Amino acid sequence: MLGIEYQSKRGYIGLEYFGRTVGIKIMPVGIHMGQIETTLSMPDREWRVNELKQQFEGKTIFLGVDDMDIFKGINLKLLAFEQLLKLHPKWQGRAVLVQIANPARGRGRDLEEIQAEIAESCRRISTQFGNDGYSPVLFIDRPMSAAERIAYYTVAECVVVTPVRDGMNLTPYEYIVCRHGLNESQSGSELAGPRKSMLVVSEFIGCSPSLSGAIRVNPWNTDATAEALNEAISMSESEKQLRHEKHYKYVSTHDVAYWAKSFLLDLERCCKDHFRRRCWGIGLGFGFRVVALDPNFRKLNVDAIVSAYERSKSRAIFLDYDGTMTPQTAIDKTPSAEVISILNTLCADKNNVVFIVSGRGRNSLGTWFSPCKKLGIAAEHGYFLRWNKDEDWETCSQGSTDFRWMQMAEPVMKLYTESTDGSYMEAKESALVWHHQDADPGFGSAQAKEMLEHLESVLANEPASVKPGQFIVEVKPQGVSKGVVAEKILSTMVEGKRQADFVLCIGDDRSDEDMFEGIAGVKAKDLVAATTSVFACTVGQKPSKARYYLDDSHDVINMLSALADVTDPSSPTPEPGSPASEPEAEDSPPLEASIWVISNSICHGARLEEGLEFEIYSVLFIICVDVYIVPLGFAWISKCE
Ligand SMILES: O=P(O)(O)OC[C@H]1O[C@H](O[C@H]2O[C@H](CO)[C@@H](O)[C@H](O)[C@H]2O)[C@H](O)[C@@H](O)[C@@H]1O
Repeated sequence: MLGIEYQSKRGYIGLEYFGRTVGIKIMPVGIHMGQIETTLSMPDREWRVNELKQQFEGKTIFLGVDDMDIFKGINLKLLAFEQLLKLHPKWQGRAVLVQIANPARGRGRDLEEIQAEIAESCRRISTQFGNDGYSPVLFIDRPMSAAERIAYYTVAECVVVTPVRDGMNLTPYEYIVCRHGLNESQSGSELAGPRKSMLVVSEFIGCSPSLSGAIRVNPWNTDATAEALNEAISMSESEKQLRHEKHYKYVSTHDVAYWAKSFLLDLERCCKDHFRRRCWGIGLGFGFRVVALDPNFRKLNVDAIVSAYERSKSRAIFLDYDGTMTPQTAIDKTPSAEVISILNTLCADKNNVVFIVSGRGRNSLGTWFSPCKKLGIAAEHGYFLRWNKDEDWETCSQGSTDFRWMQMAEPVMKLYTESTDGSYMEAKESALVWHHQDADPGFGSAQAKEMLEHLESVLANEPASVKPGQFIVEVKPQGVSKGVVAEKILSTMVEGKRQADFVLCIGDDRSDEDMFEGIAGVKAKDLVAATTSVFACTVGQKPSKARYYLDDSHDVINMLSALADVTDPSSPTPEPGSPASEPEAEDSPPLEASIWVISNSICHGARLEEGLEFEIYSVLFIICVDVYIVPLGFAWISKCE
């Protein structure tokens, strides 16, 4: 659905959008049964019905009730009726088309043209087929009361609705209810015997799919519509009755009250989790979004993580690369000297197992991190794994080894590459990636969404999974994910009798969410001790499975640098039994805000809570600075710890 991740819930589609669930469901809102029944019981309706019965005695009435506009296909209906009289002359002198046109709500040349066409068609049909006792077309373009309209519905054998574009269009529903009348006692008057109704409807109107007994037409095909008109009135009485009963059962039970109740129930179900989330306004101008975050989601406190780090004796550190260790916007993707130095310091501590866990290929990661001899690398989302530079690469045992899907995915990606300027394909050893960072932003992401769906359907039965990422769509073997590889590393640590009591995991994008999800379950799987400090941290404030966030890759490097500062490669292993963690980690309550800062480059957020009240403190002078920097934008205040 629009390339956004969705789940099929009970009867509706749930889209996850910036932390909120948006429910999507088709609700063909019906008619107000009570209102129609009230009009049905009006005395002037009954009086008008009798009058119409006399007026059209011996005639078969087709009825059209439409607004006078260019989309309602009134002239197409007239052309189809004209064709009916030509193709089936038996209806000449017997069939009448009554067309009620509600006065036009707009004006303009298009409307004038269509009105002229309608007038010309009415004149031509009347001249061709009419005589003293027979007017084949009755065109009514005066305002009409509900009671009179309902009287026309009551006497019509068939209602014809032929718009070329429309919304729901409730005319067929109204007609069905009116033909049914109020109750059995009434049927003796104008609708003697079993109730019947016939419908010829355009396939382009919203109510069409709900009327399985209607004859559906493409209104542009006037010959087919003429045949449908003939079929409708020539059908056996029992068939007309069956179709009517089926329609009436649906229309009378799915009225406006039914859909209102159904909507409220869905709304409640959809918003169930929203109440426990906090909403933040994040971003500027067109980039502004309301983001719903878990109340426990908070900024990673450097002092707290340093303290937990110092107290632990066996640490696992998982670091994503792009967007985490290096800014997403960096042109030169090579790790900086600072990053290499921090990693080397962390790796030098024999209590640490440090891994770069990235979607990138093993060759580039191996080359970039060649100065870090003790660094572990999980490349291509963990398809390849190397514990340090002296070890060989291992291949993920859970990943499928069947790569025939590549031959299926490649032509699809090529197709999109050809039609999307600035995009390109990357062939990795185990995966294929389509990049659109340098394409037109709108077109690129629209193409990515379309391609994702295309690939999903092409590869539905293949052992491959299609995932979106930062300006990429990636196809990789099933069973390979950063979560799987993180668990594998922790379980190898357990086997080596060095079960981790400190886990830090940082990443910024969709593939890193697998890692956060994976490490959320490691305590339950006994891969780490029950008291382990687990720090899952995402980069940027956004809905995430991580409990913590840091604003950007600079913050990440600063935090890792703080860990490196307290790392002493020669320090002895902490005494067994010393507390491994501070209560601050995963289970502790959120830290309270201490200061408010303005920043253009990091995150702009104003808290929206309790009836969307903005909690903005007196920092007006800072807002002025911000407005000065971004004169056309809104100034938002971000809440930091
Ligand atoms: O897991 P990560 O370390 O975050 O890496 C994921 C992908 O990184 C690379 O793509 C990224 O860099 C590209 C420029 O070099 C950029 O165009 C793209 O938008 C980024 O996502 C790599 O090329 C992919 O194969 C990785 O999956």
